[in-house]
Amino acid sequence: MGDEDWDTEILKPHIPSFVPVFDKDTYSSGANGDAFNRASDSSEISDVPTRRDQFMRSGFASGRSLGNRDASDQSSKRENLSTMGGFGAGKGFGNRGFSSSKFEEGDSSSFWRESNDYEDNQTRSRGFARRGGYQDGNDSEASGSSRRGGRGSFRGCRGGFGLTHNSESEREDGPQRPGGFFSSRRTGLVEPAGGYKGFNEEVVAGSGRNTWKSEAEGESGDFQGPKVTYIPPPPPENEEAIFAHYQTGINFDKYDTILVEVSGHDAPPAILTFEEADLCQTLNNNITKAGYTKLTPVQKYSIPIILAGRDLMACAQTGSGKTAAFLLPILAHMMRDGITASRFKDQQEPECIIVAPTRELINQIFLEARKFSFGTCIRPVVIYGGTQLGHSIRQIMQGCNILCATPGRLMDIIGKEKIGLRQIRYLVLDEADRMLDMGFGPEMKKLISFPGMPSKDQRQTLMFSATFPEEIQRLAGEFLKTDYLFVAVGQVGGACSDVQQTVLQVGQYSKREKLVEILRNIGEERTMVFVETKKKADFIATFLCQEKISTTSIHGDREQREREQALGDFRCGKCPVLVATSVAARGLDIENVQHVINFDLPSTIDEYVHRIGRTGRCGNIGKAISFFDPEPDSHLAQPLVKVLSDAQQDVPAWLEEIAFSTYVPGFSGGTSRGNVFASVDTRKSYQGKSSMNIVGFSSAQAPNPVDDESWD
Ligand SMILES: Nc1ncnc2c1ncn2[C@@H]1O[C@H](COP(=O)(O)OP(=O)(O)OP(=O)(O)O)[C@@H](O)[C@H]1O
Repeated sequence: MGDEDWDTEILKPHIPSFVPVFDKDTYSSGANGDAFNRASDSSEISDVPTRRDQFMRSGFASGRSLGNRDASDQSSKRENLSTMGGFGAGKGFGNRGFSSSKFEEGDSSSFWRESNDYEDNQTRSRGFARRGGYQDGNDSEASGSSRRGGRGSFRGCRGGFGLTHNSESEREDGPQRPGGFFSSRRTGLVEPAGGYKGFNEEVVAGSGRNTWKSEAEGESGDFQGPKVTYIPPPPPENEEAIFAHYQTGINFDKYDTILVEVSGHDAPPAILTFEEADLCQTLNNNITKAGYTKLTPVQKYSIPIILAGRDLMACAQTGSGKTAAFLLPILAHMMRDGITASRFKDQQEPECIIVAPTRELINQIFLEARKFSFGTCIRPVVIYGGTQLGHSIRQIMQGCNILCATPGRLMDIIGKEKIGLRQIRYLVLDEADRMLDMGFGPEMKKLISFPGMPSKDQRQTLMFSATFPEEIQRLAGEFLKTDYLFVAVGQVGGACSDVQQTVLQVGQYSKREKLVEILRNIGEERTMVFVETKKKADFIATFLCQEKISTTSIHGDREQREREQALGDFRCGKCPVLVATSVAARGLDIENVQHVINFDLPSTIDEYVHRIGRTGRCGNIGKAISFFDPEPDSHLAQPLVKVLSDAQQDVPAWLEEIAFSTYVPGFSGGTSRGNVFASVDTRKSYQGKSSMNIVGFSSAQAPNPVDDESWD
């Protein structure tokens, strides 16, 4: 972001949040670097929202020094990396470290405050309701509707699914909203100076922002929030950029040995090659240009199922090609049906809607759709929150066959009658468990019951994810035809076996020291660091910059433009470290992410699986290190042991001990994960295994489903 942009930002009174901007100049050597290199003082850190300009000048250390590291230093660090599994439990690092720095003092208090504040509690409260403070406010509803606690009472007005997902603090596609409302929700807690946007972002939902009017209101000015003016840059037009891809890894062929289970009635046989799919020539050309020569297991099974017109719920490990698994057959159908080029119209009627929970993910799906539809007259369009509504509308009006959208923006556009639903033939929910949970479920229900939307018998509904908790599978039934097929590649909800997982016991106050130690060993390799709150993401990013580690951050409080810039800087390697909240946990496919560090563990094991899945993609090898703090994380010990052992990873003895001591009746160490996550198509549990068609086999085989029994 340039200086002028900053001026604009600073002048905008409606942006109360502290948003660190790790701008080009910040990291380049030269005069700017000096300006940004001044030591920060703790007051600046805690008072950032009102002193943003000062803050910008304070702690964002120049990447210059990183660049200055000598090569031998770097290579020795890389060597050390191989011993990373041997990092101790952090005990040797004692207390808070870095105590000589004023920044540290600010940090400590900030951490303390944060661990007790609203956002932290609500994110942690998802399902386990461990931390005190805010939890009371949720108890009533939490007990009523779901194991996922948190935030309930406030959401009562939303009906339907009741409670809201923990990381609604990271919910997407809402308008950018002003701060200041609802601070009374922070029961008895002192709000940090100036507040910050994300806190209010969620609470506004209770005032109706989750209706499909919300963004429209934001745009029209009826809503008290700022007008969103950001127009994302157009996607690249040249063929080379459209088909740019990274190489599959050495373990790509190992996918063939993964067991696949298909359940449901009359599943079509899997295919073994792209040729067997019998796609049209243009699609085949695009597949070749994309560098795909071999199908992944989820593609082998899903493509024929979708081509056969069946509804599908597919669960396959992260990074194993789920996107193409639904895009290719949908495009093939559209080509077969002779979709005509869409014309400029005030209201478009797309044939396909794809929804995903985050803006960056839906944009990525759009780029994939654009790649595979290259040279056809099928026009994919992407719309998502945080961008100018008028821009979304203009994109749609130019023609739209496949609409890729985040839920809030989608409902806004439908509410404005820019999209008609009558022609919808395909509805795809990517990260479907997230799309159906308490955060997005209500919007999805509104979508399927919106006037004009074809009933489930009239459309094909496809759901994909790496995790599918049982209760979400049950909710999904409302969206799917009763004879939908369920494809499970490997263990449903299991971690990608190409990720080497290490869990270290690290207490809260040792985490930063440990993080720096690890990052210094990693050197320049691309690393995502996950933290639990937006505020902490900023804080850790700032801290790392001060430690001369080129870092950027992504979370729901950052302007969309900043988020995209951050992702861009991370993708191209300019900032090899990306500090993120769970907003970046799902779906993002970034080349060469070699490490994921869970600075804070998420509140659920599913989220853990998605987070570590940002590395080890498409047969490449990745590493994940997680800091386990027994105080807040003990509820994760049991499922973590299960995930580690299922993925043939070393399970530390201390973790087993904690798991044992926090034993939860009902959790089985066997194939069933109890309430942790489903290992099977839940219809089996309810209908009885004997009434399902279940086909278990290795994906290397091309099976004929054994139609021995029916499940209905
Ligand atoms: N058959 C294939 N051959 C080569 N590369 C592939 C193939 N299928 C997918 N890929 C590539 O693998 C990467 C991961 O695919 P994708 O993002 O669809 O994974 P995913 O299963 O949706 O992951 P997540 O669960 O994290 O969302 C992408 O870069 C994609 O282009």
